[in-house]
Amino acid sequence: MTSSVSVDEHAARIGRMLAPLLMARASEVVPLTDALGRTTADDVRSAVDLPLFRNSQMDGYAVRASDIETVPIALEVSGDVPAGHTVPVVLTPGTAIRIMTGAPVPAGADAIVPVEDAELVLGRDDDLAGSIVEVRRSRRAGEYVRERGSDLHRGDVIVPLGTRLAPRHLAALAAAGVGEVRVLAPLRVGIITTGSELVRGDRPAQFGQVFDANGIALAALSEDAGAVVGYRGTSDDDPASFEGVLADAIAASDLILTSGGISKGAFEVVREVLEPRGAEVCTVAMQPGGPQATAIVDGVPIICFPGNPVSTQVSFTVFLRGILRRAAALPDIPVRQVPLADALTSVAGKRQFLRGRQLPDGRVEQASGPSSHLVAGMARSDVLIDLPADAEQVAAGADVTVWTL
Ligand SMILES: Nc1nc2c(c(=O)[nH]1)N[C@H]1C(S)=C(S)[C@@H](COP(=O)(O)OP(=O)(O)OC[C@H]3O[C@@H](n4cnc5c(N)ncnc54)[C@H](O)[C@@H]3O)O[C@H]1N2
Ligand code: MOO
Repeated sequence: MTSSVSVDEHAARIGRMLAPLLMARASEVVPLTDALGRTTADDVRSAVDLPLFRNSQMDGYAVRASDIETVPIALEVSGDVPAGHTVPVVLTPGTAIRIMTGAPVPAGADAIVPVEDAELVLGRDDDLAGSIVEVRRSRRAGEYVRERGSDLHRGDVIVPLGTRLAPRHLAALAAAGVGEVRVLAPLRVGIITTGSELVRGDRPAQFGQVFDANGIALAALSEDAGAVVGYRGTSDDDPASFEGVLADAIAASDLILTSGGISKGAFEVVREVLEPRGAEVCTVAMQPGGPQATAIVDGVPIICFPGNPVSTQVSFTVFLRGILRRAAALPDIPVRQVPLADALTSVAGKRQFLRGRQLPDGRVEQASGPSSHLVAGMARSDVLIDLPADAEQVAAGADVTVWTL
């Protein structure tokens, strides 16, 4: 018996079904070079202070601020600290030490005079022995000195648990000497398209056949939402064919999506195979996307979308995109209220997800007809216009809810 449910009820059912999967995620350790876009499975703490040592912010001269309170003043250059100098240096009071950006500040020095405020009045840049620098501007203690630990202390969290690693996170981890991180295993989505009319492989379509649009759509939608495609296959309308493809998908997936074969016709293979295994088949009060089902087989959740290509894409967007994005720590794509450019009519009784296009002035217009086979029309759209079930007429200028595609 097929039940009728609202969009929110079906969304909640899918949320409940996937909750255990999202709670018990496996993790793995990967080198930083493979960590871009992965989600941290732990707080990553620092084993060091950052900066690692007190260092200069400028190319110039390390001095004691108290020695340059009156300027100009001539100071003997008593040493040189290039970046990468690994031997600690001590400043003799009343002298200056030439220093480069990032080099360790000598003990006893507390300020850096940038080269722009200093001139070698005796000696040469390439041979500092016996040279004298004239300092022309005073600096306070601490100026241009980058203190050890001023960015991060040992033990601090560099990147918290649940962070999707972006280039800036990798930079901070690398700076702290972290070479590998524990990340969540990505969700592996198995995708099964069904239908004897689907062209298999790279062949021309005979009369009555169609090219498979949903396989690539569901794969791309899943990857876009931060998951990986663990399996992709196609079954014809023979239950034995679907059983075989399903077994392969179960072995390679954390979650399976199917398209087609769930409405009321004679050859509804998904329904035929999954209903005896406890699938919940329902009609969601929405258009497109009415026929839907969920099942769990051998512990693997299966979400069944209707086969019409627009229905498949709309169903994924409405029911699964947010869940997968959250699982991958990607930001939510919130729905927005946008004014309608032209008046619309809608079918009362079902929530409508019309294909829309945003105009440069911020309004939205319908981009294609409402039928769920208009796959190219969907490609011309960039939003779904979400009209409530009771709407029959929506006036131009009225605010409507839109989902960004
Ligand atoms: N008597 C009824 N007929 C239909 C109903 C109904 O309530 N009563 N619902 C209609 C609605 S709404 C939809 S949506 C479809 C859903 O049916 P299925 O999920 O069983 O999908 P199929 O019948 O397998 O295919 C529908 C349509 O989509 C094309 N298709 C399927 N897979 C792909 C693919 N991978 N790539 C491209 N196109 C695909 C298929 O050829 C059909 O044209 O049922 C309505 N009928
Ligand atoms: O639900 Mo069907 O997706 O309206 O065409």
